[in-house]
Amino acid sequence: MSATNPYAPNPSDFISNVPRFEVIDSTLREGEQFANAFFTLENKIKIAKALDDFGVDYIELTSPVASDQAREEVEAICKLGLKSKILTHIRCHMHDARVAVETGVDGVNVFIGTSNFLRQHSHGKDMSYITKAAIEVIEFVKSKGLEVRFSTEDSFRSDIVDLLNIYTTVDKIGVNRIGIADTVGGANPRQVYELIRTIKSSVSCEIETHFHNDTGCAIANAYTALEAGAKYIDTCVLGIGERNGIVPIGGFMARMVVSAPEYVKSKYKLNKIRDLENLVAEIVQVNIPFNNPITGFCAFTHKAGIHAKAILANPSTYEILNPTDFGLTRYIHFANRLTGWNAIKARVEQLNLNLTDDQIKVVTNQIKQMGDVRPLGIEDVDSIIKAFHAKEKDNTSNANENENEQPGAKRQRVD
Ligand SMILES: CC(=O)SCCNC(=O)CCNC(=O)[C@H](O)C(C)(C)COP(=O)(O)OP(=O)(O)OC[C@H]1O[C@@H](n2cnc3c(N)ncnc32)[C@H](O)[C@@H]1OP(=O)(O)O
Ligand SMILES: O=C(O)CCC(=O)C(=O)O
Ligand SMILES: [Zn+2]
Repeated sequence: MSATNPYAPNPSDFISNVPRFEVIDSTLREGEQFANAFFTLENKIKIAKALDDFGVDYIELTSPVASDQAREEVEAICKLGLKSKILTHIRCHMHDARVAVETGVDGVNVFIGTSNFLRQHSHGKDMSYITKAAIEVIEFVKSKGLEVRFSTEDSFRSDIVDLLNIYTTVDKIGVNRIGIADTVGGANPRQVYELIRTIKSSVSCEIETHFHNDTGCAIANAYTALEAGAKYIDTCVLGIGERNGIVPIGGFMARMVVSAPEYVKSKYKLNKIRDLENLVAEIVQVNIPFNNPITGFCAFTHKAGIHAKAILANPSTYEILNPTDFGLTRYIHFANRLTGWNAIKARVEQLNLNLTDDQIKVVTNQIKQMGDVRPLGIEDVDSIIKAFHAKEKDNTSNANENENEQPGAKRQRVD
């Protein structure tokens, strides 16, 4: 944590887990709930290996009770011997727990809805039933020597007293983590901070969080959750999941590397993000969004002349992320009417041509005039520059010849 980094957590903020968070990637669970997802075992294995190589701490898999194939897939991924710990996600239900513990997973993520909506319209159980079922399932999973997490689905629409009662109960019986889920994606960072601070002060176990992105707050909520003392963040590659999904791992890494650069760069292979996203994008048949953090096609493209000048002098002037950290390169988009002479000068140098600054200013104006008329390509700019250069060269050699000619002799100039 650098004292000069304005985005680093405040060193006196002891509760913050920003410089020590862990990732529970759920591409192979929540991500399978994405509308386009159909994962074959072969593709699940490819994704699991890529996540492991990237360095995620945990990989969460679809419930083995979802189907026979789902169970076989959990068993097969457990046998890969990955460094990431393998979890499966089950209902708060003894049948699901019995199946889960036989699959070879390192841990089980148990969930049950606690909001009125879910209690009425999903499972129909009251808090005393939920408490009893939670204790039974947690004690059973623990008795098998596995990690267990207990989560309340739809936490932000649940009663705070119910939440504190159930979390303190499961904490006392030794749950490894509790989960707080913004199932409908309605929470905002301030609500997240307040709820997590309150719960954190009542339990001794770690806190995992799960943020949906319906209102565009998923990454911000995840970051705020860490500030409030949560430690584990659920992510998916490209943020895929039910509806418009959850925290995207790429965008989340962009957020975290700005605040905790040493930790993030030493723990996660950031240069693998593009391959990881491309792999999942191809499997679920989507394009990488143009404005995706890090990997969007223009994420490191600088266009306006004022920006281009400063970027050429020092990229940090207009970049908070360094593309080389992700194995990527920056690009200066000089073929447009917003360009300036500094950007064009850089292009002239790339083309190995010799023009004075005054000449570059003239040719820049020609490029801008053409940019007023139509969109430009690099070839357009290059041919304007080359024609200008040739003309200037011609003018110079004519001038030289004229100097050598006898006074009074006349020549016809051909442009
Ligand atoms: C917010 C989330 O993303 S939660 C994770 C969602 N994941 C999944 O749904 C995994 C895939 N799901 C499935 O394959 C199936 O839904 C199954 C196998 C889990 C259950 O299938 P079915 O028995 O046919 O039930 P169905 O899906 O229609 O309804 C869900 C059942 O689970 C019960 N249930 C829902 N949540 C929970 C919970 N957290 N704990 C215990 N029971 C629950 C409901 O009461 C309902 O049971 P009922 O209709 O028999 O009363
Ligand atoms: O298990 C959890 O914590 C989250 C479950 C889920 O996908 C959700 O609530 O959106
Ligand atoms: Zn979810």
